[in-house]
Amino acid sequence: MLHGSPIEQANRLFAQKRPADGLALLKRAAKEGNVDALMQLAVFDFAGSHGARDLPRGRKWLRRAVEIGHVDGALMEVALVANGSGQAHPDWTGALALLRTAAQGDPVAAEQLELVERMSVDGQGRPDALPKGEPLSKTPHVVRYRALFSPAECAQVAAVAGPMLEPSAIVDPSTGTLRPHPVRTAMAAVIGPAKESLVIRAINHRLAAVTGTSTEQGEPLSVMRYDISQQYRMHIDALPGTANQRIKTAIIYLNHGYEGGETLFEHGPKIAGQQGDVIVFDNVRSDGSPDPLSRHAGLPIVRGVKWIATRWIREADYDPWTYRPGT
Ligand SMILES: O=C(O)CCC(=O)C(=O)O
Ligand SMILES: [Fe+2]
Repeated sequence: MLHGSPIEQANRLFAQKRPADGLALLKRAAKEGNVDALMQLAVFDFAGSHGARDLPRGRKWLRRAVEIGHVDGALMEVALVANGSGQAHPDWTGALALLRTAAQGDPVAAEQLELVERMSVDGQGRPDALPKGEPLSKTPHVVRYRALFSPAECAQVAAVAGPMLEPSAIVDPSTGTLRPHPVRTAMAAVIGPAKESLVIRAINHRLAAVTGTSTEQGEPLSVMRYDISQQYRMHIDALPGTANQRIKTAIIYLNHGYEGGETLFEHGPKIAGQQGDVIVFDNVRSDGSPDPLSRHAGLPIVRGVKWIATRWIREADYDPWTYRPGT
């Protein structure tokens, strides 16, 4: 006897190690227009669960879910059209048209649209103009851009990440499992490609512009929330033994008003960011090797809460769908 929703029935089959039966059940439900089954199949294809990752096929499931009226699916589709996941190229204009449609019935979409319409961007969502950076230090090379983001943009980043925050963790290379991050005691969330709303996309473009890199070089935007006494101990952002090194870091200060929590460079400045400020620094020397001079920390919070968003930028294009923390 089968009971429960198609999702529940399929989950039981997956738990019984019968993935083919689970997928077949979801596909039958999807054919009958079950929107949850359509979304589940889309997410499996995007994540590569129960089979190889298949972005174009995921997009087809998602399209049907959106046609039937799935509100969160519509926002996901906007993100994927904008960043080009499962299609030939990123398509800002097409994504904007979808967002306008979604905004008619969904206040979340309407808020995103309003924020994007206030931005000064070109037909690809890239900034029309850039402010001048203020050098804070030469070695290590640290530059500040004051108020690069508006309070509303900062609030949007925190709002997207908020529900996804989890205690910081890294993948233990010896076991492949997640364990607590040894140097970072904060809550963290990654805004992956399926959550890269037009607001986030435009923010990522702006960070690419100020760092002189292409948007494709960035890891997904990573948001951190530090509560009292939480910190990020002295570290370098460059990774040991990676082929595609983190050459630069951009940090957005999403709020201010807390005590402590400055960003301290061991051999450089101590920065108390104001909301919307960005700092950009290099993590490698001119020969591409990790630069010990780039060592820095997020000092412990003494009072209040600190929110930042970090974009670690690679030497070459980085596939956001393959992101795993700490790798
Ligand atoms: O919290 C800070 O100020 C520093 C954050 C940091 O080091 C990083 O995100 O890589
Ligand atoms: Fe760092």
